[in-house]
Amino acid sequence: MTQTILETRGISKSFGSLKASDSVSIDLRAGEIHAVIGPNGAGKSTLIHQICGGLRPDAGQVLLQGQDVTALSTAARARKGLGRTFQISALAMEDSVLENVMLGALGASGRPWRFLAPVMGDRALRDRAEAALERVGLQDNRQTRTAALSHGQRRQLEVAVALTLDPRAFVMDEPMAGLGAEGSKTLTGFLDGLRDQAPILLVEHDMDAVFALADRISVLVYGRIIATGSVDDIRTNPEVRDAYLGESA
Ligand SMILES: Nc1ncnc2c1ncn2[C@@H]1O[C@H](COP(=O)(O)OP(=O)(O)OP(=O)(O)O)[C@@H](O)[C@H]1O
Repeated sequence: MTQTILETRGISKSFGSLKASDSVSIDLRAGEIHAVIGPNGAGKSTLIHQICGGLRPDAGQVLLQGQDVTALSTAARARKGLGRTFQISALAMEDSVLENVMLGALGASGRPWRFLAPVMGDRALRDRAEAALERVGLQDNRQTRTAALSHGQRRQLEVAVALTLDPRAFVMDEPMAGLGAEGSKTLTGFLDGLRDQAPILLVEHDMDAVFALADRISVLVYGRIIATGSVDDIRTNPEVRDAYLGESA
């Protein structure tokens, strides 16, 4: 049986009278990309925040490799192997590519730090950072100022930062946002190969990317999952077509 790496069990979250998550159960299995799609305001970000620790569910649990992490902070979940990339980049734009990954590796080590300079001389951290950069194909850009990277390369750099924590699962919030057609295609190819490293829970509006990448898709509407299935299941599901995809799928 395929191993479940990340799971929510009946998580619910209300804002006043609005049920942004309504008993959401979703699982991410080893080796897969599981996409979450849905119209604006369906509750995708709310779901991601509860999985990553930014929001506490009113009810239900989040499990990482079978362990209940619902009460843990974002940082504690990250140390347990939840690799997150953000809709809005958290990179230090004036620092070099390598410096960004080194800081990530330092965070992973759990050691306190005050100044970047001594950190850059730490051989073990540097090796870890270099390996992550190589894994995402940015080794030739290590000295580049992060602001000079393309949007797509920044996404790859975020993944490199996440890799320093040796993630068991990735959670990605709209990685294609802001990329042109060419950039989306390149990043799609990159994410395709990344699922072997760790499975990916992917929130994404770009349907070309979703249909190209997803092993399974869950459709969220008004805080509820109305369907989970393969690309073909979802494309041909009449309820999904009515609620979200329209006739273009
Ligand atoms: N902190 C909050 N306080 C009050 N309402 C909120 C809060 N966060 C989200 N909501 C509401 O919850 C619902 C779900 O929002 P959410 O951002 O999770 O949807 P989404 O599917 O991520 O949307 P989008 O695709 O536009 O990013 C929306 O109606 C939103 O207005």
